[in-house]
Amino acid sequence: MSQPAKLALEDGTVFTGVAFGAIGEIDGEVCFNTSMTGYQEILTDPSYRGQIVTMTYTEIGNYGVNREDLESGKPHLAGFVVKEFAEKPSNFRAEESLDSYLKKHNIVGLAGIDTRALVRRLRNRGAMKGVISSVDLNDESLVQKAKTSPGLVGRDLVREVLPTQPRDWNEKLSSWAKLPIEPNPAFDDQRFHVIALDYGMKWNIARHLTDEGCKVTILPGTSTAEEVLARNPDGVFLSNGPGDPEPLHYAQDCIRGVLGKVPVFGICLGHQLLGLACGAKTFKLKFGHRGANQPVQNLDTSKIEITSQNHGFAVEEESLPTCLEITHRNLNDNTVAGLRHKEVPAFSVQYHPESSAGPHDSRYLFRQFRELMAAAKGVSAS
Ligand SMILES: NC(=O)CC[C@H](N)C(=O)O
Repeated sequence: MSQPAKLALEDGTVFTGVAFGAIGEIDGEVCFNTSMTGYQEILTDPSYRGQIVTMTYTEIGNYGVNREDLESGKPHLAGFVVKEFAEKPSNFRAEESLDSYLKKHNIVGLAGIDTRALVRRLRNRGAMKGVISSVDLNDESLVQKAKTSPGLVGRDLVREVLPTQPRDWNEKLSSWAKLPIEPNPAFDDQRFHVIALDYGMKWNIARHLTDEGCKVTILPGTSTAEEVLARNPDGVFLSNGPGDPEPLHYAQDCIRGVLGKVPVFGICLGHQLLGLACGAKTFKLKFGHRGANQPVQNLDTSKIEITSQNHGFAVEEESLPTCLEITHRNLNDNTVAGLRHKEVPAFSVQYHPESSAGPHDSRYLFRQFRELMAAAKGVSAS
């Protein structure tokens, strides 16, 4: 028997559908993702902490859930909204249904609403705060809850997802997937020791770094520059992560402390933090970039990359200090999609070269990091 559930937005709009996943109530920032597949990677990407994610693709859950496609130990988003969810998965990799996975992890879902109408509203008015509930079905009360919910801006959500202990990472792309994957001539030499500052890192990033011949040590994103440098790294990686980058002063201080001492590479939140650490500002995009089909231009080569993205904030071009230059642009709205430091070895991208899910066009950036570390160390990269 399907149970009714509702989504209320802070502008007073209410959508009525059916509950799936856990029964309950949750608030968050309502956003949308245009990927046609990859819902497991989206659910378990810690960057979605505090968000209610709507999938624009119409049928979700059809290939079920498996252990390989997880990007962290559990789902982190607040709630999940779909048009139609497949109750019975049909795929040889499926280990359980999406519904049972969400129930197990207490993630509230809503299905059967007009997701096109919701997405149009978010595109026109911008990302909004909202509440999904299958326990309170009173429109007025839900809209009130949406209005008074905390939202994302100014909050430190990284502390809710980061690891508390350092750990070593050894898994490569090739040792992870049972399916044949695109050949990537991996290095086995562990020539470079990378400290990955984890603000809510997706696992596929660590696999890519390992494939590039890096010995990867993951440290909590709250680590200080002294703690990082005491481990004698050849490079420091800044991970993706949830929420507003601006209040994360501890991370910006740490980055300032390692810049110029070792090469630095940042992805998504890591890119925003590198910008902030160098004196740039960040701002909230109207409705964000989330999907596996975002075009980016590499300004060095003029080549277009189709990229995987998930961000609601961006580095403000007008605020860039002279020490930073733009290397990539998002072609949908011309926002900054990549940065390079002009004086010290450091670069970053606003998108996800590890894809997962998504196209592999930007994988070369991991090799670029290896080359930067080789040059700084005075050894060969090949
Ligand atoms: N994927 C990420 O690292 C997201 C970065 C940041 N939380 C944003 O929304 O812009």
